[in-house]
Amino acid sequence: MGCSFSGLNAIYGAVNGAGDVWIRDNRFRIVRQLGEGGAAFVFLVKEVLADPSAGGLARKKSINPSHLSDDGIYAMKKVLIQNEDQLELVKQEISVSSLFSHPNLLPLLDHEIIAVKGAKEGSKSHEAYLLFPVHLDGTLLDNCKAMQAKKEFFPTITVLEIFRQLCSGLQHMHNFDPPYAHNDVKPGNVLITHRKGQLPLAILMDFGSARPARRTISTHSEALQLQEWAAEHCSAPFRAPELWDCPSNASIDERTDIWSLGCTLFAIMYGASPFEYALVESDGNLKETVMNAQIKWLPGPDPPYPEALNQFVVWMLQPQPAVRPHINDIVIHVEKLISKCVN
Ligand SMILES: Nc1ncnc2c1ncn2[C@@H]1O[C@H](COP(=O)(O)OP(=O)(O)OP(=O)(O)O)[C@@H](O)[C@H]1O
Repeated sequence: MGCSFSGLNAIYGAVNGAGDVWIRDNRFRIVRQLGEGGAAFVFLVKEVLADPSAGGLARKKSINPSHLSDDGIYAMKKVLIQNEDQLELVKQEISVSSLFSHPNLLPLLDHEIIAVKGAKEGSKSHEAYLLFPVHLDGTLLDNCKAMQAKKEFFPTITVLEIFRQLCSGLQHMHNFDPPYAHNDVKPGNVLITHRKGQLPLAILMDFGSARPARRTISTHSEALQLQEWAAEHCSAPFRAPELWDCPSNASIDERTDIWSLGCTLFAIMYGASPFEYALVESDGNLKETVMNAQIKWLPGPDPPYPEALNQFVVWMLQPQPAVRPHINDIVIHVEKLISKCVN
C-alpha cells in the first residue's frame, strides 16, 4: 500500500492533536484522546462532512464502504516518527494491517504519512495517521482491571466466548499464506464492545509487531537477534520461552502466539498473566519463571472455574514449542467447552 505526503496535513496534523486532520480525502475533527501507546496517541475523531458544492461527492472514497460509520465517529492513531527505523515500522504496521479481513481483527480503514519539520533547525520528521473503527468499551485489560477493582469475575461462558473470538481472529492470521504471528497477544491489545442481550464482542488489534511467523534459526547470532527483537516487540509477561532463550538451532513458528494466548486466557479468568507476579516479587525472575512455566494460580471466583479451563491454560503453556498445540486445535477445544457450558 502506498503512502502519500501532503503539505496541508503538515499544517493541520502537526499541531499536537489540535485542529482538523485530513487523511487523504476525508477531514476529521479531534474530539478527545482515547489512549496512548509507545510513540502513539489514539484520538476519538468525528468526520467533518465536506460541502457538497465543493466536491463533497468525492468524500470517503478512500474508505471501504462496508466500514463507514453511521455517526462519522472513528478512532485515529497518530504516530510520531523520529527516524528511518520508526518510519519502516509504521509502514510495516500499515501493510500487515491491510492484509487481513476478519470480524475479530481490527481493520485499518485509511492512513496517511506526512512529512513535518523536525525538532532541529532544517531537520525533517514524519507523522502517521491511521484510521480505525472505534470501540468505546475499552480494552480487555481495562475490563479485567474494572472487574478486579469490584472483586468480580467474568462468568465461565463470557470467558470462553471472549477467548473464542480472540482465537478466531488469530486463526485467520495463522492460517494465512504465509502464516503470520501477531507477536503481542495480550489483554491490552483486545478491544471489547458490550452488546445488549449478547456476550461481548472481542477484537484483536495492534499489528505493529505482526510478521510472517516461520523462521529457521541456525546460528547463535540469529538467535540473539530474535531475542533482541522479541524484547522490544513482545510484552514480557506474555512472551514465549523460545523468545526469551532461543536455541542456536531452532524452528520458530506461530505457536509463540499460543503461549501468549494461554497467558491471556489465564488473565481473562484471574486478572493478570500467570507470570506477572514474577515482575513484582523481590526474588522473582521473570525469565526463569517463564522458562519453567511456573504458573502462579491466583484466587478466582467462588464457585471456581471448571478444572477444564485451568487444564486448557496448562495445555497452551507448554515450554517446548514443538509439543504446543496449533490454533486449529485450540479453536476446536474452546468450541467443545462452550457447547458443554451451554448444554
Ligand atoms: N479502535 C480503537 N477504539 C477505541 N480505543 C482504541 C482504539 N485503538 C486504540 N485504542 C486505545 O488506545 C490505546 C493505545 O492504542 P495502541 O495499543 O494501538 O497503541 P500502541 O502505540 O500500538 O501501543 P503499544 O505501545 O502497547 O504497542 C489502547 O490501549 C486503547 O485504549
